[in-house]
Amino acid sequence: MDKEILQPIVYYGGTFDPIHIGHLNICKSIAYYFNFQTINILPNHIPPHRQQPVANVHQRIAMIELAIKNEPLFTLDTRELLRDTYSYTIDTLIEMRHEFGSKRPILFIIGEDSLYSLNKWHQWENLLNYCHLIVCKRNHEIQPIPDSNLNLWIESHLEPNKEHLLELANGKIFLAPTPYFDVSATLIRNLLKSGKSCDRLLPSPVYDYIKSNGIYKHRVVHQANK
Ligand SMILES: Nc1ncnc2c1ncn2[C@@H]1O[C@H](COP(=O)(O)OP(=O)(O)OP(=O)(O)O)[C@@H](O)[C@H]1O
Ligand SMILES: O=C(O)c1ccc[n+]([C@@H]2O[C@H](COP(=O)([O-])O)[C@@H](O)[C@H]2O)c1
Repeated sequence: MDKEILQPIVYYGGTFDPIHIGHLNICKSIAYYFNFQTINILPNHIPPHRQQPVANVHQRIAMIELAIKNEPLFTLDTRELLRDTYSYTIDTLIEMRHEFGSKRPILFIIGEDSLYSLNKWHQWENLLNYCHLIVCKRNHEIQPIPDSNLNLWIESHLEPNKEHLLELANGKIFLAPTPYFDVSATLIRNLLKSGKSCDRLLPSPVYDYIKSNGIYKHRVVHQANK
């Protein structure tokens, strides 16, 4: 008898300070590659691992809403905003497992830079008990960190076949053949701070919102601590 394949649920977590074209393009290329109809954007509330965002949480959400307004691929999931503690992904995944049961594949999209610093995440070795990680290419310079423990762990969980991946509910890492989108929120914040244009890096309603609310203009912008 054929195995029952359940529709995967796909999440894309981030700080989104602000959401940018790179975020949207990564999701679109993953959706195209896997033929996904929906990707849930999952903004964190209190990032556990980096400088706190410059935009407040309401502004970050408003920018996501503007970015995805006319994009049927995307849905916004605000569940992390309901917790007033650090937004540990493991807590969110445990909650999702309760909601979706143990059999449905849960896919969590991250960039390569996140993968290579995964060992700094809370309970990182347990993450794959709840989801698969779909890893997108980041910029060309990002190299695996020579942390043998993390590298061994990554290698031992790699699944190169997307069909096999979707037969399992969790437990694997898939390196997605996405193009490079050389943009970051740090770059955007720094350009805005120095009064330079970000026309091609942001969806235009997001850019208009940033300008009309004066976000990223006055504060010193720090490089994310990753
Ligand atoms: N251009 C990009 N290409 C591939 N992955 C990306 C890109 N931008 C962000 N990501 C990934 O998306 C997730 C959410 O990213 P985040 O909201 O922190 O954006 P960012 O551009 O990395 O921001 P910052 O510069 O503030 O760190 C992370 O896993 C990150 O690796
Ligand atoms: O759980 C953690 O300890 C943890 C540490 C670093 C990052 N994350 C999550 O990873 C996603 C990408 O994070 P970031 O900082 O690149 O925006 C986002 O959903 C974060 O909440 C989670």
